[in-house]
Amino acid sequence: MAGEAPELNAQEKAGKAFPVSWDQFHRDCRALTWRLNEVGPFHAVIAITRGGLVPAAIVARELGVRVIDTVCIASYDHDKQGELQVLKGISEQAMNLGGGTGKGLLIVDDLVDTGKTGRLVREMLPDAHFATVYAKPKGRPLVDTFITEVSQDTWIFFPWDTALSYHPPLRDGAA
Ligand SMILES: O=P(O)(O)OC[C@H]1O[C@H](OP(=O)(O)OP(=O)(O)O)[C@H](O)[C@@H]1O
Ligand code: HPA
Ligand SMILES: [Mg+2]
Repeated sequence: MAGEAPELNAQEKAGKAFPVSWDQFHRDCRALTWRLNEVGPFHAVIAITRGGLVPAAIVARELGVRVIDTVCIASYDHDKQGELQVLKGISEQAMNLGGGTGKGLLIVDDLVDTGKTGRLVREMLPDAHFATVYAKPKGRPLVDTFITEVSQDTWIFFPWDTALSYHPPLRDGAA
């Protein structure tokens, strides 16, 4: 409507961005694996797609796990969260490997933010170990192992969502 201020997205409201490069992400996934190696062994890795696919591949490679399943959940349209939608559940084969409760299974996601996605998967696999690369305070209590905590008002930009681009010099008004 004319005269109304445009709605700000999460990053604009907070002004805090945490861009992560491929190198940094790979290093953080390896650091996560060092910690998980103390907890395993795991029968299988369950990736929460799509964001969990990349860390799941790296972690599974480092841990020598070759059984990988997905639980496909969508909730964010860019930075706005809507209803959680389970597009695909955990396979019967992976469920059986975890004795029906997830024991010995490793759930991997790129991050927890509000914790809604993680909570839903934990309900499906209450005895599984849940690992994320990054965690925000609201979601942190749901995660068993993570590497880096960022504040709730920070937006993490993953390398698969970003591209190198020109950045104007500070004196020309760049933030
Ligand atoms: O803790 P929450 O507030 O639930 O947010 C965390 C979830 O949000 C993102 O997934 P998204 O729903 O954007 O789907 P994507 O992985 O396909 O990008 C991210 O990959 C986590 O799975
Ligand atoms: O900070 C974030 N970055 C990218 N995707 C997300 N999904 C929830 N929070 C985030
Ligand atoms: Mg996700």
